[in-house]
Amino acid sequence: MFKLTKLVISRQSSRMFSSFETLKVTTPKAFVAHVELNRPDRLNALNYTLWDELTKCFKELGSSPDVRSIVLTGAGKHFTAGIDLMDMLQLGQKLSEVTDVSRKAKLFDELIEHHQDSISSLEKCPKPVIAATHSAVVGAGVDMITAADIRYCTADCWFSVKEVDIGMAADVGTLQRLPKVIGSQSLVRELCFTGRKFKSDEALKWGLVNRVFDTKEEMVEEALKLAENIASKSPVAVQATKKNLVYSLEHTNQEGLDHIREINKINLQSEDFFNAVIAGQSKGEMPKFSKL
Ligand SMILES: CCC/C=C/C=C/C(=O)SCCNC(=O)CCNC(=O)[C@H](O)C(C)(C)COP(=O)(O)OP(=O)(O)OC[C@H]1O[C@@H](n2cnc3c(N)ncnc32)[C@H](O)[C@@H]1OP(=O)(O)O
Repeated sequence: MFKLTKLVISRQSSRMFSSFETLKVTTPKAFVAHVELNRPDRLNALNYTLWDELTKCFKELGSSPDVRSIVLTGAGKHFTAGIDLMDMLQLGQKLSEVTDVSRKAKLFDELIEHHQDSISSLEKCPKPVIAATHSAVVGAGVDMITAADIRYCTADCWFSVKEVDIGMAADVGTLQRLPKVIGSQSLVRELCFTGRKFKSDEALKWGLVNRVFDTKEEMVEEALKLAENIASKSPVAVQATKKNLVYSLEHTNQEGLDHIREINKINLQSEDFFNAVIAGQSKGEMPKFSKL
């Protein structure tokens, strides 16, 4: 009873999140945040502000005790048309004012790192991120969803690793993460060398997404249900699970085992472990876990 009262009070008094120009952040369910790419008139193309706000947003949600899982969608006709090509043209103009190659390279280095950090903020966020995409997922959109934990899409969704068609190698995560998501180097290389469009049925077959829905409404509803389910679990357990899964992608099995041992020698002393074991044993209700 005490815990329930505490939960209600803290939900009522929970602070609002920052407001963003290119993202809409809401909390449709307890401990669940919904982040919407919100430049529908530009097909959610990633301009400098959106790259920047994505980092800030996932950092903020990552540290908020009021958020335990996040659903990411796009407003309007498409999930995203990739990098904002108008932004790129403006950048070209700015660069033409700098003549020296090393100074130009420094500007590019900073820009690429800024954009890489933006995409990586989804992976670095300790809370699970569910990307739910519809219609076009182009270029940077593929980079973005491969940094998410779980991917759903609509039947009308299509994807393209489009960078090659604008004369560049993808540089914000697809080349690193897509092979780990879909497993086949041959397939990844085909997609990245050609930029060919592939549809939801192929994405499902290859494991890029694990569920396909007839409508966006149905997909968002199911993504929110999944997020709510995750949010009902111990945040200590869920966040440690994500941390170790991400770590284990780039380490040997032994290193991964060492890593989770270090985490769990602390977390197994947490009240969450004790409360969940007691509830499981007594076949009672799942405990309400306190904020983390
Ligand atoms: C350091 C760099 C790191 C990151 C690199 C990332 C690279 C990439 O993302 S590569 C991919 C870049 N994107 C594209 O090449 C996609 C271009 N767009 C399209 O192919 C189509 O627009 C699309 C298939 C996505 C949608 O087609 P649809 O028929 O539904 O819409 P359109 O009539 O084509 O477009 C409507 C208006 O939106 C503008 N627009 C489309 N894409 C972009 C974009 N990426 N950036 C800026 N603006 C975009 C388009 O020009 C139309 O504008 P308007 O004519 O003013 O209505």
